[in-house]
Amino acid sequence: MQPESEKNQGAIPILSWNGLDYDVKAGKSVRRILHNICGNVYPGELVAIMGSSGAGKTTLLNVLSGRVQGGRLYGEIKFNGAKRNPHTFKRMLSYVEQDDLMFPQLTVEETLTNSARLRLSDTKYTDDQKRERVETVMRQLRLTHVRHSGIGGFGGRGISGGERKRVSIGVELVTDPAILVLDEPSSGLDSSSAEMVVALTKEMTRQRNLCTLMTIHQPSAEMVAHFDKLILLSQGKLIYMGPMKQAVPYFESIGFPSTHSNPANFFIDLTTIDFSSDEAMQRSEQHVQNLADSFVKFRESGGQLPAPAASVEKENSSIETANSSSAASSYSRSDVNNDMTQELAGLVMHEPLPMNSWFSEFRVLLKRDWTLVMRNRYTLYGLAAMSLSTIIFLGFVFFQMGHTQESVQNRIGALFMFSLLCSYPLIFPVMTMIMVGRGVLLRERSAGTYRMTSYFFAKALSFFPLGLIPYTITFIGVYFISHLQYDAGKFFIGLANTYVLIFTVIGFAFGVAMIANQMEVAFIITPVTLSTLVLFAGNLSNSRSITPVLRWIRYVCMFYYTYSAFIQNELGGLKFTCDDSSTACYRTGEEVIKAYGLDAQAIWLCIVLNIVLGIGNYIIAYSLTRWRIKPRYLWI
Ligand SMILES: Nc1ncnc2c1ncn2[C@@H]1O[C@H](COP(=O)(O)OP(=O)(O)OP(=O)(O)O)[C@@H](O)[C@H]1O
Repeated sequence: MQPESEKNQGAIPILSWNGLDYDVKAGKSVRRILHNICGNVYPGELVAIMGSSGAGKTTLLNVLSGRVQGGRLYGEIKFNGAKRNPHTFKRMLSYVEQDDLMFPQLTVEETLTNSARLRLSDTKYTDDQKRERVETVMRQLRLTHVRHSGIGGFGGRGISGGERKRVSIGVELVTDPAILVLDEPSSGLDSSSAEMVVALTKEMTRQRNLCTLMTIHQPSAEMVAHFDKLILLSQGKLIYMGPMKQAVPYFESIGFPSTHSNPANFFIDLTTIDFSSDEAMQRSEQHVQNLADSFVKFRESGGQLPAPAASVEKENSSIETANSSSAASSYSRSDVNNDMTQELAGLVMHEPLPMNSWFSEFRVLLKRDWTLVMRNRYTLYGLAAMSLSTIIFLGFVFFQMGHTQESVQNRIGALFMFSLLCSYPLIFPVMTMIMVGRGVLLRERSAGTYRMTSYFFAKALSFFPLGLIPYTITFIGVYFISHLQYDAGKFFIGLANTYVLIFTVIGFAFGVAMIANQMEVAFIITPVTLSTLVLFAGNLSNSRSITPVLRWIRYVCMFYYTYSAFIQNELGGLKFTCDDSSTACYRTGEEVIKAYGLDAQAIWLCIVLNIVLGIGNYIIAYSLTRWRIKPRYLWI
């Protein structure tokens, strides 16, 4: 059997690593998760990272992908024989996470098209070429029959788990990665879907001369047959790294003949720690240490195995006994392909694609976000119902207000309620939509898919119609049914005031969505903060009589500015009748405005200050987004 070192002679590994140690804090002490791990992988190879639960597979995968967070990392990792550049490397590597992070409302085709539009350079690919790439990926991943189906999830029915996993892979493969990384792609899938995912990944690896690394828990013999290389870990130690077909002969050569028909079961049994008692644990830890030491010796001796032909034969026969003649044939097929791949290895040097322009990213993101908003049917129905019920209840409770003393109270109540109704029903759906999409945002940011500013502007802008359309209808309805002052100037000032509040409210929702870790927390913070602000709006408390220590809050209170502008706009210039029985009587609107302490700023100033407050909300929200969604990965 040809040792690995000879087989790859002359080729540059696409990724190589040496002396990797990774430590994390465990209470007051430090725990080593990876111990002196070395290895390399070549283009065209499908590599399995195996080991029992807690062996360190995901940690190694994350370390190699430049996606490990926290702790301390030592050693050296090279990409194409040179030190990695974090900015280009993350765009050369595609990472398929264990959870399929995609928007459930989009279809398969839309999901892949968005990925292609965002990640393929406009300077190298025309729109038609991007569409062609999506078609090819859908064909290769057997997804054409579900192209118009929704991804689903979050309680909504969509495509199957296996199809969803293939879409996740497709999202990465519409680009030109040099390395494809998959974390447990078979988890949650039945055996035939899992095998299909591995087989298709192998096909893509070969066709594109990619290097694919995947963690896999306990693959079937059929799946094992697809892998070119095995990295076997136990307790963070390297037990074996080399061609899959040499693994069983290697263990045989060090005194551990396989007793299983499926090599994967053999590898796991051999390296699993027995936690049944302290003694058993110590024994198995020692066993793992011996295996790790044996592999170090094996590598140091040049990685030669005694009887290659016999070993291969034996291995093929062990796979055949796993009731899988097809597996055996793919094993030998993989040998042939592997030889071809080794010839190609080192010849292909993938280059990172240049990023698209800000406007190109913004356009794609805005279209995607707008589609997401429009597909949130229940939010749209909810806002339509809110609009209708506000028109009916507000309009008819304060029906055709005249100029009596009662109409003073009614005007104050109607405008106060309208201000509140412009915020609460809008904030919650906006906040939820942002928070639900945070997983996708993190995935796309980790891959350097777009700039944060293009994401932020597109996302915020996509919510404006959600507020502007229903509240314009509501304002018009209430205006005419309640008979606010019929004056074109006052009508448009009222509408503008409504729009400014919506603008500020969306910024507020964005900020809370980024402050809160969990949806539950956001749903506590929001009503508490809003209700506190409402106290300073100038209706429930008189602006002039608030404790001086807290009085400043009204200057950062969006309701105060909105309400003050509404009241001044509506009551300014109005005259009221006083009947003889009235003890207190407002004769003009100006008297009411003064009595409520809402004359401190002119209408135009209230609107301007509310815009400034809104801009402040967006600046805070943007900074929080940058800070919260900034992947903090360790880098060597
Ligand atoms: N940041 C961390 N802090 C503390 N412990 C960690 C950290 N990262 C990993 N570990 C520990 O390191 C060990 C390896 O974890 P890892 O997730 O890599 O295992 P795995 O082989 O992928 O396991 P599984 O198959 O169960 O997902 C586990 O015991 C895990 O608890």
